[in-house]
Amino acid sequence: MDRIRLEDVRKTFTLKAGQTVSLGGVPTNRIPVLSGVDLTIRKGEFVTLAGPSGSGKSVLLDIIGGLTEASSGTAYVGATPVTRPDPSTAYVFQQYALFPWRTAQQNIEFALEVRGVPKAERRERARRYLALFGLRGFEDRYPAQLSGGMQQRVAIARALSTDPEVLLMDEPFAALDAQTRDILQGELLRIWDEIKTTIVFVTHSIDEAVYLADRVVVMTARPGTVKEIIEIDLPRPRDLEIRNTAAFARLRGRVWEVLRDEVTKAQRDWQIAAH
Ligand SMILES: Nc1ncnc2c1ncn2[C@@H]1O[C@H](COP(=O)(O)OP(=O)(O)OP(=O)(O)O)[C@@H](O)[C@H]1O
Repeated sequence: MDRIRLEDVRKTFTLKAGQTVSLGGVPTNRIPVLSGVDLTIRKGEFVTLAGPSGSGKSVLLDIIGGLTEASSGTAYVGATPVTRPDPSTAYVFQQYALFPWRTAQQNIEFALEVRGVPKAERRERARRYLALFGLRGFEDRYPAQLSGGMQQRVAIARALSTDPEVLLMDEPFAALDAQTRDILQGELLRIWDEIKTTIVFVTHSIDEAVYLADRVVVMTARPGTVKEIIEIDLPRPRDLEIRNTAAFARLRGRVWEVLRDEVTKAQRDWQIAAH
């Protein structure tokens, strides 16, 4: 069954009057960011989006999440065209986006409260999801009293505690050190294996894209569209050792081969824009 369907999704931003950027050496106030994205994501699938900087990956997530409106084309979650944020879609951003004045437990409970979950269930669910991410005993800590990795665990636990049909993750591990990032990737896979929610995950890391995904969607340079979709046929459950296998190296090489030209194009785009 399909969970997300994008049909010819396009997005052009128009800058405020008087503001211009240089595109291809020509000044303009219109920035085409997405040009005709077609993509279908199955229920329970883990898809990673890779693409050069500025290829519209975050904008595409925002369109799926109802935070940004497409200029044309349609994004569907289930059978419904997305027109606004929906409580059944959860987001995790690079920055942990926790309320600093609430404890870990209260951060999760608040997300459940706005969804109308009764108080006793809120408490139980928040504890359960914190425990799932190894945070038993940290329920009463405030974000400032937690490490970056722990804060991001709370943010993911919060998102998953709402039992979302779709989880959108925008470079959620990019701000973490390499070891914490490895650990969190493993934890996310372990939990996703249990709950099998549909995940769309944006990353700049090819290793991360391959390690996590059922399919890696490679975007072209701006204006972004789907350049190629690479099936990741590595067995699950996966552990970090899989990155040392020949099969992993082959897939990593394949993604880079598709991505390389687009990264070069994107760099040229900036160089022109800078002049
Ligand atoms: N509100 C906006 N107004 C104008 N331009 C915007 C707006 N939001 C995004 N853009 C432009 O859209 C383009 C795509 O941005 P987006 O953040 O989706 O790229 P990305 O692929 O996620 O890049 P990165 O990998 O660097 O995060 C960029 O050129 C950005 O400057």
